[in-house]
Amino acid sequence: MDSAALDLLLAHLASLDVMQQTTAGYRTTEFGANLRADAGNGFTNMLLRLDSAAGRAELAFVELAHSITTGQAAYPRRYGKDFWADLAEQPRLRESFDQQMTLRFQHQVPRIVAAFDWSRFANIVDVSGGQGTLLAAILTAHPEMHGHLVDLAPTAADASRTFSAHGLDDRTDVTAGSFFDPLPAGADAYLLFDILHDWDDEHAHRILARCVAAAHPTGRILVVEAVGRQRSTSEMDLAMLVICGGRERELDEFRTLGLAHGLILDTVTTLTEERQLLEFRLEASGL
Ligand SMILES: C[S@@+](CC[C@H](N)C(=O)[O-])C[C@H]1O[C@@H](n2cnc3c(N)ncnc32)[C@H](O)[C@@H]1O
Repeated sequence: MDSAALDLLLAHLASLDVMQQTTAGYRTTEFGANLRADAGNGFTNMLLRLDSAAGRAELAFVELAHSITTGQAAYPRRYGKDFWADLAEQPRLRESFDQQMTLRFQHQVPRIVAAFDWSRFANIVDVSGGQGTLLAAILTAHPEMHGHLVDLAPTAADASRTFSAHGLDDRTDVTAGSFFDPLPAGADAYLLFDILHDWDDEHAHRILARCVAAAHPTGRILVVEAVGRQRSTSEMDLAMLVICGGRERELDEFRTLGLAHGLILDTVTTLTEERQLLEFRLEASGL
């Protein structure tokens, strides 16, 4: 460690209110304490490490101009492959991404479960449900429900472990697979939680088409997102574009996406300050 260089850094961090100078040296401010390894919020382990999925993705912002001039993701330009292909090739990245996803809403899960009447659905498919934390909480709150989680293989294996740990093996199925392939058929609801914003319209249509093809005729498609201009932040809007080529869509854009598949937007439920649930029904069902 070069002490003069470290001093420059600490002085700069003090100017940003991350550190505070004391007679003995420097200490973290209340704000800066969020960045400490022992803060328990995953910042240091997952978001600030440049070798984590989030840290690596942040570096794609170096190619921001590419995204702004083309409307395409910057990630492939920086790394030669898209975000998901990169995660598939590097298990450590995949692992850090899945953990980040679980950590990001762990404190909000009880509110998400309480804010919507999930018990209306005897069978629900969580399409790309990550490590299964949310589905496990929904099923625990509603013992009459059955859940089926689909996600890519390593993540699906984690979800199986989550369900076993919650004693939910009897009421869950897990499929390792892609939402670009046929989904488990006949369920009452298909949940897409923070999925469509990862994708451009062409891919979002392909995902919705798979949900509609699989759903029971009276089934519902439940899209949870940070709806653009209502719940999303400008930072997340840009991140979705730069990292995945996706975006936070506005309500009318979701309505239009759905209509192309005969989906009618029925209700919008606020789950948290950041997320809304858009419930679509199939036009053909008439219900
Ligand atoms: C933003 S995360 C959201 C995960 C979860 N729904 C949640 O809210 O925590 C996106 C998810 O999409 C999954 N995913 C990406 N490409 C996929 C594909 N082709 N088929 C199925 N899942 C995919 C990822 O593995 C990841 O779990």
